[in-house]
Amino acid sequence: MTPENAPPGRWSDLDRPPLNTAMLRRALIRPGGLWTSFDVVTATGSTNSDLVRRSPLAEGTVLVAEEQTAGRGRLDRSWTAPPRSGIFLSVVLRPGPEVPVERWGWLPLLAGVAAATGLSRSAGVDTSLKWPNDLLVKVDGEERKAGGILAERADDGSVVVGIGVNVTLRADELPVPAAGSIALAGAVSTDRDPLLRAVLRSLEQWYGQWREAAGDPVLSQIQPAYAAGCATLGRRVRAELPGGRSVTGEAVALDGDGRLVLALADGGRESVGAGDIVHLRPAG
Ligand SMILES: Nc1ncnc2c1ncn2[C@@H]1O[C@H](COP(=O)(O)OP(=O)(O)OP(=O)(O)O)[C@@H](O)[C@H]1O
Ligand SMILES: O=C(O)CCCC[C@@H]1SC[C@@H]2NC(=O)N[C@@H]21
Repeated sequence: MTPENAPPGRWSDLDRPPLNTAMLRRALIRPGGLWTSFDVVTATGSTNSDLVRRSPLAEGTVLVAEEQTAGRGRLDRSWTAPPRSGIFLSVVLRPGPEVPVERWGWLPLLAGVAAATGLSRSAGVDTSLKWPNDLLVKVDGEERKAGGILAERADDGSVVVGIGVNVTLRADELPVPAAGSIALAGAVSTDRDPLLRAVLRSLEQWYGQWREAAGDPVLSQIQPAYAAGCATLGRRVRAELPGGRSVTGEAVALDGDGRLVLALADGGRESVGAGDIVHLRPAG
C-alpha cells in the first residue's frame, strides 16, 4: 500500500518498513558474542510464550515479531503490539552457576536499564524507568509508558526476557491513554533497525558486565544505573499488594535484591518486591 492509496489516518507500508533481518543478524551475531540466533516472524501470539514453549533453547536465542496478537505484560495483562509499530522481542538468558540464583531477580531490571540506554543512545529520547518494569518517555511534558519488560522462567531453568517498545505509534493509535511512543517523544529517528540493534547491543553489554561480576548489582553498576534512571525514586507511591493490602510511602532506594524501599509515615521502612506488586500508583 502506498501513501497515495492508504486510507486516511492509517499508516502505510512505506511509513513502516519491515525489519531488515539479514542486516540485523549480521550485525548482532558475532564470534564470542551473546547472541547465537536471530529470527524475525511477521506475526505471533507472544514472543515470550514462543520461547518458553520451545525450551530448552540455546542461550542468546533472539525472537522478534513484527506484530503480536496476544502480547503479555506482567500478571498476564495484555500488551498491544500492532504490525511494525515497535520493537517486540524475547531472548533466552541462562546466567549459569557463576551467578547465584537469588540474584537472577535483577534480570528484568537489567533489561530495563539496557533498553533505556539503547533507546536514549539511538533515538535521542530521554527514557526513564518506572519500577519495576515500565519504560517511560515524556510526551508534551507528561510521563507516558512506551515500553515494558517481562521476564519468565522456562522449564529448563533459563530466563526468557521480553522487551516491548512502542516506536512509531501515533497519538490516535495508543492502546491506553497512559501510553506513549518513541515517535511521540520526539525521537531523532524512528527507524526500527538501528533501535533494535542498539537495544540488543546494550543488553549484551550490561548482561556481560553483570555476569562477570557474579550478578553483584553494585560491582556490575546495574543498581546505580537503575537508580539513576528510575522515575519512581523520590516520589510518594502506593504499592498495591495481593489480597487487597497496600503500602504507602516515599520510594527512597532499591535494596540489594532490587526491591523498592518505602519510607513510611511512622518512620519505618518496608521493601516491596516486583513479584508482590499488583499496581504501583502515585500517592497524593
Ligand atoms: N503498547 C502498549 N503501550 C503502553 N501500555 C500498554 C501497551 N499495551 C498494554 N499496555 C498497558 O500496560 C499494562 C501492562 O503493564 P503492567 O502489568 O506493568 O501494568 P502497569 O499498568 O504498567 O502497572 P502499574 O499499575 O503498576 O502502573 C496493561 O494493563 C495496559 O494497560
Ligand atoms: O508492561 C509490561 O507489563 C511488560 C510488557 C512486555 C511486552 C513484551 S513484547 C515482547 C514480549 N512478548 C510478550 O508477550 N511480552 C513481551
